[in-house]
Amino acid sequence: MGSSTQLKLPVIDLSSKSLDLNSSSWVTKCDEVRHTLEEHRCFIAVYDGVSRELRDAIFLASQELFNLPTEVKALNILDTPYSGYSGQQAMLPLYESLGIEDVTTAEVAESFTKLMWPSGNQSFCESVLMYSKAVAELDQIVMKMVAKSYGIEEHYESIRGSTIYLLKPTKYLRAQGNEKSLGLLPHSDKSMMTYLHQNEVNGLEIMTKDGEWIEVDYTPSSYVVMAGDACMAWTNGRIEAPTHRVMMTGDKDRYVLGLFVSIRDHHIQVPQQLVDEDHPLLFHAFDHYKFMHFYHTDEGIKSECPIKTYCGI
Ligand SMILES: O=C(O)CCC(=O)C(=O)O
Ligand SMILES: [Fe+2]
Repeated sequence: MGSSTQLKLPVIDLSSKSLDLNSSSWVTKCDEVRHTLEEHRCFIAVYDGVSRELRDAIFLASQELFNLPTEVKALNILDTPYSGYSGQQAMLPLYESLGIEDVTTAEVAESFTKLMWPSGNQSFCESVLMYSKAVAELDQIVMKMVAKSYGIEEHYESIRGSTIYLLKPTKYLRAQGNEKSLGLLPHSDKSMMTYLHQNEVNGLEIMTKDGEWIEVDYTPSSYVVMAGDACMAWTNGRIEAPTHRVMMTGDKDRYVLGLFVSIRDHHIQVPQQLVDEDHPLLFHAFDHYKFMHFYHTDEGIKSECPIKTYCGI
């Protein structure tokens, strides 16, 4: 199972000029998003909701954040597993991340900023809030398109109000030497959806259904859209979450902004439209946060497919 540079992820243009809800091509585009997710479990979205200035500002903010002393970054403690501060682990020496949960809420962005910079950092706070809101809009576009294609718009509307966005700025130190070095272990995300954006440094690898690793290369105006385990349960197994990892090469540090989507205070249930004779119900309704906590237990960590173990039928 070697890496393959031949394979590429599909690219879908979701920039404003290509999205006209009233045009006849809208339905075709919705189907394209859904079928691409079913087939590839992820894709690269071209999206113009984040300006060049905002992009520069958020990566600058990210660098400032990681330049803070470790003891300051470690103050970021979250109840959600794998979300607070992670760094300097013997197994993953290149990896460091901090999670900001419910980041599209101004008070949250402000209190996180205050925790990191007690004397204030207005530009950090504004960049984080603006960036997260802009990518949350991309999520709502993608989810609406998936829901439209499945004919489950009302069902999506019922969970949309319970959507929580977690922004996870992540840094990978450059690899030492010419060998590929592990940045992040293979895993699937526990989210509903994940949206990744990177500085110019590649490193993400996604496994295809055939077990090949794709080295993902994407431009500054694009985002990796990837399904998480919760999406697999919500869609009754139609859209699966891909295994992915990070391998570092080259002489530059890598900065990534991951926006992870989860559903709070609302049980995720398979829409009845996605259950029929050919597609028997595969998952019980479940609480997304309880599932994320389950993943953190011995049983969850050992499970080959935690979402099936947790709420599979
Ligand atoms: O660094 C990346 O591109 C992916 C990060 C990732 O998979 C994660 O944080 O779950
Ligand atoms: Fe991931």
